[in-house]
Amino acid sequence: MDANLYINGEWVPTEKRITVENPATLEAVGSAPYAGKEEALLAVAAAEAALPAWRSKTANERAALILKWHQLIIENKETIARIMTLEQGKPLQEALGEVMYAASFLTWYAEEAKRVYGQTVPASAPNKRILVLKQPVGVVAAITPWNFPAAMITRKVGPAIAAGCTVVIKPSEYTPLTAYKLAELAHEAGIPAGVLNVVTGNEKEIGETWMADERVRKVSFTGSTRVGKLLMRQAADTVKNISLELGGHAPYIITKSANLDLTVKEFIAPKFRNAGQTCICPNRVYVHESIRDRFVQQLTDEVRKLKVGNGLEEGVNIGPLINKAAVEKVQNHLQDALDKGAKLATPYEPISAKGYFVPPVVLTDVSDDMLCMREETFGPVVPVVTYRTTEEVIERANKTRYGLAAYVFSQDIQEAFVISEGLEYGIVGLNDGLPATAQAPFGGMKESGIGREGGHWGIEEFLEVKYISLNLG
Ligand SMILES: NC(=O)c1ccc[n+]([C@@H]2O[C@H](COP(=O)([O-])OP(=O)(O)OC[C@H]3O[C@@H](n4cnc5c(N)ncnc54)[C@H](O)[C@@H]3O)[C@@H](O)[C@H]2O)c1
Ligand SMILES: O=C[C@H](O)CS(=O)(=O)O
Repeated sequence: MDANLYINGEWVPTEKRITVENPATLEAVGSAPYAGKEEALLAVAAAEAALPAWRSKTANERAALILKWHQLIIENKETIARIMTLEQGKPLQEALGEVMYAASFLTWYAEEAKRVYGQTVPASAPNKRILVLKQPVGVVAAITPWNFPAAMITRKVGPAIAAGCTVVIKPSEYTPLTAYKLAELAHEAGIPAGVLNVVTGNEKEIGETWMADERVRKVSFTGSTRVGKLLMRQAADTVKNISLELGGHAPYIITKSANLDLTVKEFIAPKFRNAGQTCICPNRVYVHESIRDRFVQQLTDEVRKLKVGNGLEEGVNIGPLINKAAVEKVQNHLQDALDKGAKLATPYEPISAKGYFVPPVVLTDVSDDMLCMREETFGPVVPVVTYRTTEEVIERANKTRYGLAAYVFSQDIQEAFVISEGLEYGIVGLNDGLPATAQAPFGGMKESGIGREGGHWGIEEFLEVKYISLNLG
């Protein structure tokens, strides 16, 4: 598949191209445009020109077009999933799951568009009225990562266009083809020219162009904490409204009252989906010392069953990592842990295939000073440590600059609540390994981000509050 830029409802070719590589085979699967400042400005101009007509449509009119886009995504789900597996690596069934998850943000926000309510507030003077309106923030820049190439786009674009904003999107250069396929379907759905524009290429140049542009009133970013901080600094010069969904380092806390079968079952999906490259992946496990041996036994039994390979093959649970740097980072975390005394509870059997594969690994005898206990690994490595008291585990889980997701497994309601309340995280999965869903608030505390996506919170991020003070004379 070869894509072109999508600007103002047209497909715009560029001379320079990006070769898109399959991380499972290292073969080219297609190409995408490599654009820079000039095209980034054209996209903003298109979004600005489309804004007055789009925000003037009724919520019902916008909703109808978003629902049409949703319908076309569902009709094309197998095609999109295949493109995703080819360029990103995740197993095909998982890719299909992501397409459905991505689509769910469109139905949710098509409905939510109709519930952008203002308020009236009782005034202090008899001749005055206080009216509060919600209005679209304007042109939005959406910058998204490679790990969820479809859902991270619709989770932003769904609420943005439902609110009446227009968008310029820069997906990751590792996974541009999924993004351009979504744009093609938005076009087919009749979303007007300029409402949604997609540009790929020189990430730094495109980013700087949009961040410096006064016409862009909002930036919604999902990606690393490093780039999030950079964008936040750049946003300051034009005082842009900013939402950041950044890195995580999720603790998975297993108390002595936990149902171990449920705990292990719920652990496998979030830890190993996308080969461990999910922002809310459990990154470190704290198990109560009294049940540690039983937990490790049950966990390793399950991990041994996981099959690593090309995501297009039947029965594969874990695909490749996205690139060589990702493999090196995971191996570095692993080596650091082994050098500091960690032990392999499952054998480390390197995969002979050509792609960026890393086998799943469980580590015991882990200590809090190891890299994997301090930073996001973004790979299929499971470090397991023990704890004794509730206060201790809360303190250790919170001792990080991150605060995206945390998990608590407990059947003791009091203990479960004390831990959940004490955790400095935006999302707590309480006996639940998969908390993300379109209607719930998703986002982090501390250096994991600012703002929330999902639910009614997600659309608020694209709305301005306007207060009208009416004097009746
Ligand atoms: N909190 C969340 O909801 C969430 C969701 C998914 C991923 N993530 C995080 O994303 C990270 C992995 O994604 P990644 O490697 O693609 O992150 P990244 O920060 O490298 O890239 C994210 C996006 O930013 C762009 N980018 C990079 N440098 C830029 C610059 N100087 N100016 C403008 N744009 C720039 C990239 O091209 C990409 O489109 C992980 O840390 C993960 O935890 C967070
Ligand atoms: O990588 C992070 C995501 O936000 C994925 S999900 O929303 O948890 O599925």
